[in-house]
Amino acid sequence: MQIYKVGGAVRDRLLGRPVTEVDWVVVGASAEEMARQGFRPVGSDFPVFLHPQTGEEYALARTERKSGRGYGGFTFFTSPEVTLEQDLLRRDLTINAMAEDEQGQVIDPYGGRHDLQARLLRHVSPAFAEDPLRVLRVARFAARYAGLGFTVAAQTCELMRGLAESGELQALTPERSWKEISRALMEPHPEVFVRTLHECGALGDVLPEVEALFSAGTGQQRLRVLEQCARHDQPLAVRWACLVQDPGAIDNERPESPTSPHLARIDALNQRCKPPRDCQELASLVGQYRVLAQTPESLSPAQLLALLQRFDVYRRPLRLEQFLAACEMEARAQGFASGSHPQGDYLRGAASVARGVTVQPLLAQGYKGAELGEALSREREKALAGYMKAP
Ligand SMILES: Nc1ccn([C@@H]2O[C@H](COP(=O)(O)OP(=O)(O)OP(=O)(O)O)[C@@H](O)[C@H]2O)c(=O)n1
Ligand SMILES: [Mg+2]
Repeated sequence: MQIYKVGGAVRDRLLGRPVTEVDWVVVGASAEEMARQGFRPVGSDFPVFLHPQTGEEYALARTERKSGRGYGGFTFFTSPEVTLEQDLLRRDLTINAMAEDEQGQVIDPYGGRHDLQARLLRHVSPAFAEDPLRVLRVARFAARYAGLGFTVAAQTCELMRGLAESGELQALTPERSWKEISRALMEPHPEVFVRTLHECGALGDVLPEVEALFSAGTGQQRLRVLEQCARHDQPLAVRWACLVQDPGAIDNERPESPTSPHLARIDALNQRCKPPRDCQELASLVGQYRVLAQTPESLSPAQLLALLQRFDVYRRPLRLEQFLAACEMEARAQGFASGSHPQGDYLRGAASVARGVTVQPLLAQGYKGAELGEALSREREKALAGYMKAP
């Protein structure tokens, strides 16, 4: 059997980027032989094994044939006769379809090195269409390497458009899509992920509520917000919360109304993509309170307290910080370049005043149960009233 390094490790070494994870392909071996050598199979019908010591993935050289719609519709054909070239041919991009042998010799039958030089994300063959997730992968690689000057080849974009038009993308599960979306949002150019999907006609399948913004004329604004998020190293929850907003749709009269179409959109995106809870919550909070948080001085002490309670600033201080970060990214994308965010500082100050009110003196006065809660709220409100009056 021969073993080659493949995929990202070869690509990133040639790009001079750090290699974090190595994938291997094994030619000329059977599953039985792998087991005899101590490799552990990852699943019964998936020709991938884990190395007994390193835990790295070793896949038998294979060709894939699609047997149906969606991710379940795969059959793998592996045999000791499948060649390295056949295996590389069914991979997604030419820059991912290179192998390296034990001597460090690069095997590059489909022009991967040329495309690395030309900064092109180009599909290897029509077999690209066998896995619709690759549409998202290409956009993610575009987001990762945009800073190096990479773009999607025109024919690849057409192939992605065709896949979208065929309806294949709708068969992707939320779990697989979210994995790509979340990784793409954390790349150096998350806006390129969204723009690439939009330009290739696939955004309507992946994030239809975001695609709709492009028809409404506010799509570019979303791209600018994502750009700011990356520039300021924001965490995933902030990036997701910013992606799903639509300031154009906010009902300025009743921004916090839970029935607003703006919040319905955000809910729809949360349900479609099923991100982790903190992402979902932050997206909703930003949708609900961003407008209110622009003028916190106009709130009464009771309203200010209600806002802080809603954020649970006592137990979840990070959530208010992430909310304020999202508001700041939004402001920056609109051209307000202020490094300090006065409303943010005001709310932070209010949160620390509310947190400063402790329960011990009330316990000492004999308050218990519901009465204790009410007394605590009164004290906090009083403290906030003092804070608001302070010069
Ligand atoms: N849907 C997919 C997933 C993976 N691959 C192939 O399998 C390799 C390894 O996949 P993966 O580790 O997911 O991607 P990498 O290219 O290694 O990139 P990353 O740096 O994100 O790990 C890819 O390079 C590509 O050749 C593919 O063709 N189609
Ligand atoms: Mg990899």
